[in-house]
Amino acid sequence: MTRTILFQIHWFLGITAGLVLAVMGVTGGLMSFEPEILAAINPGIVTVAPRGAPPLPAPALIDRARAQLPPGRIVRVIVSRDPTRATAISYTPEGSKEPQRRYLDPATGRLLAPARGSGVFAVVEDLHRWLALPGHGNGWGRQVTGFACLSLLYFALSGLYLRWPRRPLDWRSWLVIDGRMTGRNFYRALHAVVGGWVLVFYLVSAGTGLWWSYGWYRDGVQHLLAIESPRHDSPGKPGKADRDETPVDWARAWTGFTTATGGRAYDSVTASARDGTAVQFRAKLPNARHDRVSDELSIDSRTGAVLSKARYADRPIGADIVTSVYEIHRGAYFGIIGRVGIMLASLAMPLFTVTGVLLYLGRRRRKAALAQVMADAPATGGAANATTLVAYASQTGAAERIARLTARALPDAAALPLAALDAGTLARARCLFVVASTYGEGEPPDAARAFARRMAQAPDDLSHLRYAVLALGDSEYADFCAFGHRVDRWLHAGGATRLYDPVEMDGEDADAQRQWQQQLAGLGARTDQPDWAPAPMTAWRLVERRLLNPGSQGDGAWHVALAPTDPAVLDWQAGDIVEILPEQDPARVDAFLARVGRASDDALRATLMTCILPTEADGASALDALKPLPHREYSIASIASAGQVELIVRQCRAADGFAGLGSGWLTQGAPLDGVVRARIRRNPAFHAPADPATPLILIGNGTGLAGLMAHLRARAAVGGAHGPATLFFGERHPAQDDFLSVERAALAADGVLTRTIPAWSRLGHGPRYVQDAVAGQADLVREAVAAGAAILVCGSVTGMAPGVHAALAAILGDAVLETMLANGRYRRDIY
Ligand SMILES: Cc1cc2nc3c(=O)[nH]c(=O)nc-3n(C[C@H](O)[C@H](O)[C@H](O)COP(=O)(O)O)c2cc1C
Repeated sequence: MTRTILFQIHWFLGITAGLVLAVMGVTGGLMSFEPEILAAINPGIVTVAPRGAPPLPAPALIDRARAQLPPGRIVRVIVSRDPTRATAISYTPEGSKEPQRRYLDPATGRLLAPARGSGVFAVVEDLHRWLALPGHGNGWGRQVTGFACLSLLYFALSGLYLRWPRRPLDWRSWLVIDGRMTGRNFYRALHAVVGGWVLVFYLVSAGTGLWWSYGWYRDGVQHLLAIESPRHDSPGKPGKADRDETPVDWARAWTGFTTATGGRAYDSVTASARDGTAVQFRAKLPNARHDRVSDELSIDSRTGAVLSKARYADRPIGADIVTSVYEIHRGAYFGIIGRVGIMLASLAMPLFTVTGVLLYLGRRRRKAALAQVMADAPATGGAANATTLVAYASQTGAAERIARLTARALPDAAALPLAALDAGTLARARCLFVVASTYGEGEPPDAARAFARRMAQAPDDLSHLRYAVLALGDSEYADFCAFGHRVDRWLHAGGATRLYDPVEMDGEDADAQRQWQQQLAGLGARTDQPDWAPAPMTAWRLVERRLLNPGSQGDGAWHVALAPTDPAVLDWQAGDIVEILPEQDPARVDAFLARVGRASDDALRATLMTCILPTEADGASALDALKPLPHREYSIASIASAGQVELIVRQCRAADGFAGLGSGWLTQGAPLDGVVRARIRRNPAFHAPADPATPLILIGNGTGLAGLMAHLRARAAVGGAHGPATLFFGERHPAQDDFLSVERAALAADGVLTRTIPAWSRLGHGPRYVQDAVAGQADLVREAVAAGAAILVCGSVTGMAPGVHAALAAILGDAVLETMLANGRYRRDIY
């Protein structure tokens, strides 16, 4: 909660004060080295060639200045011991209120040409202090910059809190930007890491910047530092008193100063006419770190008497801080490193404004996508009575969006935040889907932190619960999808049954989104929804279609081959998936048209072939907002070098009695040699270990043989030495359903397939299902795993996958299986 509030204020202030701070930062950065810049661009004016002759005494220089300047009043004089520094004279011409600065040759008193750039710096300073708005220091510009200063303090402190790393002693997390990061992650890393670098500088400049904005702040600081006399010290420019018209006797004042300081040599002396006839002298000590390492005297110019005298050596630390606020503000108090640091930090200010805005826009986009889903969605039922729950842990809305789409796809499901998933709700639920993103360094989103703390305890008995997790994350972070995996392990530890291995979604990975959608379809979710993430499909040609199990007691299983029209797409690995965009069965479309009384509407018929057919509940207007058909996906049985995608497709029946959308299209609807729209989806979760020496245990039933065949074919194609491979395969009857037996025999003869252990459910003897075959080979499985085998499972999610999992857990132990799952040695492609 605290984090959420701090964050909301952080971004709200960011979009309001960010621009002002960017202006203040750049102008402040330019001002940091103003004297050096002016000197560099004004040779012969701000700096002069040394002449060998000693400089004229200050009163003589002032007299010469008066003689050469137009009528006006001299308000400040700066003389330097350095013979190459010109004497600076600030004077207010008659009829004007703005002092101007001119320079004199210190050896001759000759008035030099006006310095270039000082006008620009005057504007820069006005921008920095009050955004150059009307009213100068007394207008509302000052209020705006004061507010921006306060905001900067807030940004620095709240930013530190929000980005506090899990391993605070790890200096890399503070200082290093991971160069591999891209897009939003890169902006975020810049924002957070550079923010860490400049944090101290911002605290210093904002903390001192407030000095000129708020009287209460000055009083408070002085009170804290036990300074009695308030001094409203304005940086650099002559104050209001400087404009007092009383004549000043500079010669007498300077004599008083020289007498009072015993003729001591100073680096430079700044004399300002203040408070009527008093002249304030600031004499910078030799080799001083900054301008305020100085003795300060006030001299009555009428008598030369000392009105006040403060030696630097006697100045207490509190008074030193108050006197040096400006020097602290610009970093000079800390020497050249402080000055350079403040300058760079100030110039970096726009970076935070820009990256902050980019991150804000990204979040808005996600929130808008969520709002769209909320607007489209018929409200799902309340969580109180639903037995299927979809819990989300989301920071910027991506996980929540998918959770709501998930709840909408499933019958009688309700979406709820993970935080609402208390023990009672978990006890009532029968099926749980968790969509969880990861934040910080492998941490939960803010709203799920309390739940994450509860996860420190083992859950109550969850053996009644079936679940699946979609973990959102970003692979540019070291702890990729860590929180989703943590939830998965916690539910599993409570005895809940995993329906699918956690799906990892990298950023906005459309593939993972569709994989999740497809898995839900396998669990009875609505399949008439358009894809949650659109996929660009390319044209493939249907080049082969052959029934693999004529005479089978089950539905027909077909060998289907698709060749791409663009060979560039021939690029996949064993374990990958093909997504195809089906078209409607014309008979189904005709039945629909007849039902809605539009049987002769050929244009509508053509359109409907690629669209979801509205139901009666959708109403007549649904025909005006038709949605495209969703894709269907299949495990690829072939390898890319074969030049075609080969599939094993079971022709199934939809609830309306027509052939299933995808299987019907591939096995009967699409014309042979006709075009099928399709695309490859990488499925790293079912890739084999990279080392071909790894022994493989391949387990599958029915069309699941396709995904397993790809791995065997990949090994055969590579040739050379490879580890043994054992295949457990379950089907109905060997007489009709022993798919691809000829090819498997060839693979066995080549030594690629070491052993096949079948399970025939209608044979009447031997193991009935593939899980029974696995259970019957406990020693083989145990020894293979001990020898480093990886287990790959492909086939139906209901029955086969949980049965095989239970058999493996019984043989290997749950902990071993969990470890294999985590390190990629137990992988499944189940549907
Ligand atoms: C500050 C921040 C830290 C993140 N840290 C991680 C991380 O450690 N691991 C990870 O996999 N993803 C990380 N991510 C990526 C998010 O999990 C990802 O963007 C996700 O899609 C956000 O989903 P949401 O909108 O539901 O919160 C991080 C994102 C942000 C903004």
